[in-house]
Amino acid sequence: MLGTVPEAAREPDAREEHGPEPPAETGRPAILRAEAWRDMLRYLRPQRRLILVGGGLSLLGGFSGLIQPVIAKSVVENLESRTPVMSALIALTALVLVSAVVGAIGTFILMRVSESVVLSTRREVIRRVLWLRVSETDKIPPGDLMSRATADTTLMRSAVTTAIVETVNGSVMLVAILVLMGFMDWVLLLTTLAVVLLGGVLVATGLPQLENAARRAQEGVAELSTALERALGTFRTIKASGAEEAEAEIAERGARHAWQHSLKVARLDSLVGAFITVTIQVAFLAVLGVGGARVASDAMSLGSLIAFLLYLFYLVPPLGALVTAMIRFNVVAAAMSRVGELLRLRTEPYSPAPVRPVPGRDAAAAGRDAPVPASVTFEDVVFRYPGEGPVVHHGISFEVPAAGMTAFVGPSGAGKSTVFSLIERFYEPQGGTVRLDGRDIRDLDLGELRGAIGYVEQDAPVLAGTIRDNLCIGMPYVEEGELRRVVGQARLDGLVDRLPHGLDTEVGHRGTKLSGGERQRVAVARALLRRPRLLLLDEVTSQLDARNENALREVITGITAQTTVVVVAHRLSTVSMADRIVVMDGGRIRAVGTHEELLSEDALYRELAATQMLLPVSEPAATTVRANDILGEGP
Ligand SMILES: Nc1ncnc2c1ncn2[C@@H]1O[C@H](COP(=O)(O)OP(=O)(O)OP(=O)(O)O)[C@@H](O)[C@H]1O
Repeated sequence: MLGTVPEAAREPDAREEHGPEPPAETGRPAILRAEAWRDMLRYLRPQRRLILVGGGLSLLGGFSGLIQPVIAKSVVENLESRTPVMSALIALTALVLVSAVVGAIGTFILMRVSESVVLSTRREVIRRVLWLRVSETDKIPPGDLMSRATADTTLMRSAVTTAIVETVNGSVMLVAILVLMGFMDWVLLLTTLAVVLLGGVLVATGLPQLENAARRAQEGVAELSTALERALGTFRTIKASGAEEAEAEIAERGARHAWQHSLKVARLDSLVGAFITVTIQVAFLAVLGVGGARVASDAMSLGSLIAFLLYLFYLVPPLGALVTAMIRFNVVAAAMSRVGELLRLRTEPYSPAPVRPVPGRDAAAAGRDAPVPASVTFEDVVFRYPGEGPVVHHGISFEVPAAGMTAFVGPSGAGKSTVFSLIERFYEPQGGTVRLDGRDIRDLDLGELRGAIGYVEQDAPVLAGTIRDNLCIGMPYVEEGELRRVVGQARLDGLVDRLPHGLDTEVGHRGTKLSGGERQRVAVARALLRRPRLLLLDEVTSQLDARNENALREVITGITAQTTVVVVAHRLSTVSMADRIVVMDGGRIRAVGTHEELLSEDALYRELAATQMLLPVSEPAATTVRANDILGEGP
């Protein structure tokens, strides 16, 4: 039986209530925005120890490099005073080696941390995506979701190495070098600072544009993957319609947008690189002029000027690193905001749990528990899909008693399939109550609710993988005998015997290697394997031939003692055998009764039965009223 959800678990948390937020358009570079740092630190916090170790080592490598000009200075001075320089040269060589090795270890640790950040973000994204509410999947197309989960998280890789560590290391090194330069000669330091600060201000003005371009480039990638996902999802239709060129155009548009904006990033990136070089060259000339004059006036030694100039060129890596870090930070911030939008999409109101046997489902499937049929009640249910669409259910009420078979019929768009979506809680009604066994389904644990239900969608989706994979989705423990039983029940045994690898035969992307009818039977077998208490079948016989439809009808009739079966169907042969038929029209319940009662009492049902909507297979409309004939032997 179904358990009750604790109150806390029913309420979606505040974060879930918010849809995607628009990107921050403050005009300030991300590196100056508190929320960008907060986001960044949230991803980095779990790795803080390794970041400290790796960052510390690369800083150490950098510092040991800083001593090199001091030793170089003493080498020059020793040469001037004709003192031996061998020991200073050995010290210099050792220092170069140590700083290279320590720096390399630090870099490796940081890269490892970067990969871990990407992995943990992807895991979070995967968990979020698979637990999304069905309604949320309408907001971001699947291709875009995939692009955020892959391309954007890949960009976040540079969050650690370039964006954080290089900002910190670059700043520390910069300060250290400036201090050392100050010790050498403060006049030259002021000259250098004046030039470098001017350059820094100019670079900072271009950063917001860069972030914007980076975000647009990622959106272009998302556009491309959405277009490809759309084309590959309907591949045969695209081919049959000769629409390859048109679809290629749409996908290329995304690729071109990504290219355009990536070029903008590259342009800004290379401008900044050239700008740093020019800044240092200008600083070099200024220092050479001012320094030369100071050496000539004996205000400083030639060795100090050479060492100062060396330090000036030592400024290039930390300055470059700082600017690259600022650029990366902005690119990463753009990626993080896209991933953040995905992570803010609302998930279903129960905590994501790892794959686990569902009580009452896997146990039942293993044959230990016979299912107890469930009843369903709709009380004044009002529903409209999110967005601008019309009301789909106008306060509908009906009862599906436990056991037996109930069929829903009605014109296309009447709201029949939506009844199933509400029972499964894919969507929440805006008014009224849906009950299972008399209990409001909002009070039930979602996992257990769905565990009690077997659901076959209208287009009977089959996933890439083997037939066995398809049957056992979400059921880690299935006995072979149980599997064989449902394969026989769904009339799949003939197919499985014919296939080269039986149940382990690959069915291709979305089951393209199977016929439409075979896909329907796989979907039915999958639902039966769960030994559901309630079986929802949406148009499962539409693609079956008369023989297989007849067999499936027998199976359905056979299980109605232990499972409540609810079908949506247009074929008379499927619905007329139902214990009760609910006629829907325009989002309202029009009539409820048996086939015979409805034939005599409801005009719409009579009309449906007489037209192609409820045609018995291979029989003319005029004979459709002879339901018992059809039920008995099949067409
Ligand atoms: N995800 C959705 N978002 C917005 N509107 C939807 C969505 N799914 C269905 N609708 C609309 O809701 C209405 C009822 O759809 P539903 O699928 O329940 O009808 P149906 O009676 O099962 O039709 P059919 O017999 O053709 O399958 C239709 O007008 C449809 O356009």
